[in-house]
Amino acid sequence: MTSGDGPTAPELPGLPGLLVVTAVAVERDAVAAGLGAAGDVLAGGVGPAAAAAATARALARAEAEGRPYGLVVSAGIGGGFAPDAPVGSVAVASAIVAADLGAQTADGFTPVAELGFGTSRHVPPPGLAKTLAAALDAALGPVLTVSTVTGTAERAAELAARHPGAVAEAMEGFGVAEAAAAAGLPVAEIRAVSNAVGPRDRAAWRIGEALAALTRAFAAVPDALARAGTDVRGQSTAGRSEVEHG
Ligand SMILES: O=C(O)c1cccc(C(=O)CC[C@H]2O[C@@H](n3cnc4c(=O)[nH]cnc43)[C@H](O)[C@@H]2O)c1
Repeated sequence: MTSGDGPTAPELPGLPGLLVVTAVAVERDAVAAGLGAAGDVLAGGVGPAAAAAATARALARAEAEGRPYGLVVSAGIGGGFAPDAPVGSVAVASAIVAADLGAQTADGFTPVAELGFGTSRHVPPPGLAKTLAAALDAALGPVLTVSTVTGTAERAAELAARHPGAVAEAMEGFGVAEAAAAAGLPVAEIRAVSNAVGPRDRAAWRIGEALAALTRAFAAVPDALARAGTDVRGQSTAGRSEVEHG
C-alpha cells in the first residue's frame, strides 16, 4: 500500500512491518503495485539528506503510534555498473556505501570513516541480501549512494576501482540506511537499472522499463522475506506523510 491510502491490511500485533522508501512518486507507485498490502511505501525525495529526513520521520511516527517497523528498504531506479547490472535488470545491495562522503585532495579520496567521523557504509543482513538477490534474479554487490549522478567514463571507472564489485549507484540508499541504523533497524536496498553508470546520456535512460522491473521485483519480495526469516506485515494505520515528493 502507499502511505496515506488508509487501512488496507489487518493489524497483526507483534509482527514488525516493512517500510519501503523511494525518491519520487512514480517509484513509490511502481513498488506499491508489486508489493500490495505487504508494506508501506513512502516517496521521501531525491538525495541522501531528503531520504534520511523522510525515513527518520516515518520511523519515529510509527514508533510513537505503537506500530514500529521491523525492516526498512531503500528502492527505486538507479544506474548499473557494467557488466553485472544492465538496463532493465535489478540490483540488491550487499553493502550500502556513501561513495562521495569524505575528503577529496590531490592524493585522492578519503572516506569519512578514515577521517575519524562516523561511517560511510551500512551492511544489510547478509542472509537477507542473498535471499532477495536470488528471489529477484538480481545482481548482488555494493550499491553506491552519490549526491551527484556520475556523468563521465572516468568517474565511473574511479568508482568501480574504489568499490570492487559495485553493481549500482543511486542517490538515497545511505540516507535511508542512516535513519534505519539510528532506529536500530535492519536495512536493504533494491534498485532497478534505468541507465548505465557512465557518460551522461539522459535520453538513453529507460525509466519505464526500470519501473516495470521494480514492480516485478517487489511482487517477489514478500515471499523472499518469508524465506529469509524476516517476518514483516503491512501496517494498517500509516497516515499520509507530510514529506511526499514526486
Ligand atoms: O539528469 C541529470 O543531470 C540529473 C541530475 C540529478 C538527478 C537526476 C535524476 O534524474 C534523479 C535520479 C534519481 O534516480 C536515481 N538514479 C537513476 N539513475 C541514477 C544514476 O545513474 N546515478 C545516480 N542516481 C540515479 C537516483 O536515486 C535519483 O532518485 C538527474
